[in-house]
Amino acid sequence: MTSDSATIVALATAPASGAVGILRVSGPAALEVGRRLAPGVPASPTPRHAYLASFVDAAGAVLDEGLFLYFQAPRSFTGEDVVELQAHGSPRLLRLLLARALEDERVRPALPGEFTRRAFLNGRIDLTRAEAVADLVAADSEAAVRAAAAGLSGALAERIRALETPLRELHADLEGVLNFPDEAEGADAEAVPRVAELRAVAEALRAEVGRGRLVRQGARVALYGPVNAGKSTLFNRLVGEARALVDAEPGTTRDALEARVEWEGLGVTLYDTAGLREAPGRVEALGIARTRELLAAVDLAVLVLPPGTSREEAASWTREAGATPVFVVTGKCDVMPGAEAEATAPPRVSGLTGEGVEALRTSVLTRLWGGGTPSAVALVSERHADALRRTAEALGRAEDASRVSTLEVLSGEVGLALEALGEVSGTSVSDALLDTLFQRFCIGK
Ligand SMILES: Nc1nc2c(c(=O)[nH]1)N(C=O)[C@@H](CNc1ccc(C(=O)N[C@@H](CCC(=O)O)C(=O)O)cc1)CN2
Repeated sequence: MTSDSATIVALATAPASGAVGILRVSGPAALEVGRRLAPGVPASPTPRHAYLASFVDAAGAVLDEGLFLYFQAPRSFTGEDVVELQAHGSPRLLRLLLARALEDERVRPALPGEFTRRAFLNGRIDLTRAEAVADLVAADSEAAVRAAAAGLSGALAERIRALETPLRELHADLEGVLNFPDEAEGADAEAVPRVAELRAVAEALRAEVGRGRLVRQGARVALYGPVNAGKSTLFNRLVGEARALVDAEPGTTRDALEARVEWEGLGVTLYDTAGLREAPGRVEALGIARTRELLAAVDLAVLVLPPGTSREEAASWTREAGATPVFVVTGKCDVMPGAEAEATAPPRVSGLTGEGVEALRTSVLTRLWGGGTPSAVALVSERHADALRRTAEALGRAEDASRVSTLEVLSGEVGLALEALGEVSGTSVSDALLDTLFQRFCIGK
């Protein structure tokens, strides 16, 4: 779907009772439609002025008294004429207002994300900022809010531009040399350092993808280990509330319990798993399979061992996590005070007394984030990661070509890199990609 001349309308607020509900209209007919609902507003309202107005039905009966806002094209969110009716937050009232707006044949309901899509298509915001709008609405941790806000203010756009502009210049230079080979003196040699430098910039951006995913989706951390090592007490302590069923009998935790916490602003989903071994019953056997699956999927596995576990046993438990990184702690250190105090032994924690729990939290964060407080990262989505991978790969091939191959090949690869990067900024996107992207927006965004 490309931009059309229809005027679109949708509720900008959630379809639930609230203090205020907003009906938003965008397109050429916005002002006329808005004034039919609020006839008291002057024919040429002052842009961005909040008029207190009566909203009326077709017979002129008053439905509500609210605020009327007019943004004149192109100085609006969408770049089109926009009118907002800010009414009292009654879902039924808002549906009446929506239905009235739709009586005009130039008006149709907005598709999911269509306001933001129009903002993009009208050049008000680039694609990274449009995506940041959806990220902000979906953000469920402080770090995710901050990362989306950074994207919204153009942080990623700026970094992409810093790569895209010199890449475009290089491409233009190479094409110029190809078209006028007489002036090609030394062009190959000159291209080598430029390609290498741009490749390094692309790789550096790519390196942030992992952190971006952590911020956006939150980290997943599982506690595992032998039965009765104090996992559930530790889980409860970490979660800060009595969630897991804690019992003196081994094997109480039959399946993974999960809880969402926020550490230093980073969203973390914690899992408390069933013991992997020594489980006699069938329920436990099922739990074991699920535990293995879970361990393969998480970002970090915390292996909780009882005091006195041998080195060999610890190593064999570590192997259970497969490729997932493991952080080993000695649980229930309250049971055997002073035991295993040697420097090589895993850090001691006790869910019961809280000893070592803060240190564990810090270590886990360091393992996940690699030091420093989780902060706003520019790069967030898998889509960005994939486009940047293709950018870096094309530049890698360009770098090889700049040494051994022809200028045509080199320029072709630089062109491919540029195209892949354009999928992030939005300078080269298909309608199909836009459809996919804006489908994850809600209606009215
Ligand atoms: N009531 C209300 N609140 C809202 C929005 C909205 O549309 N309505 N927003 C919507 O999602 C966000 C605010 N975003 C906005 C972004 C740009 C413009 C705007 O008018 N931009 C023009 C003018 C810029 C200027 O003059 O400084 C432009 O970009 O040209 C408005 C809102 C969040 N809060």
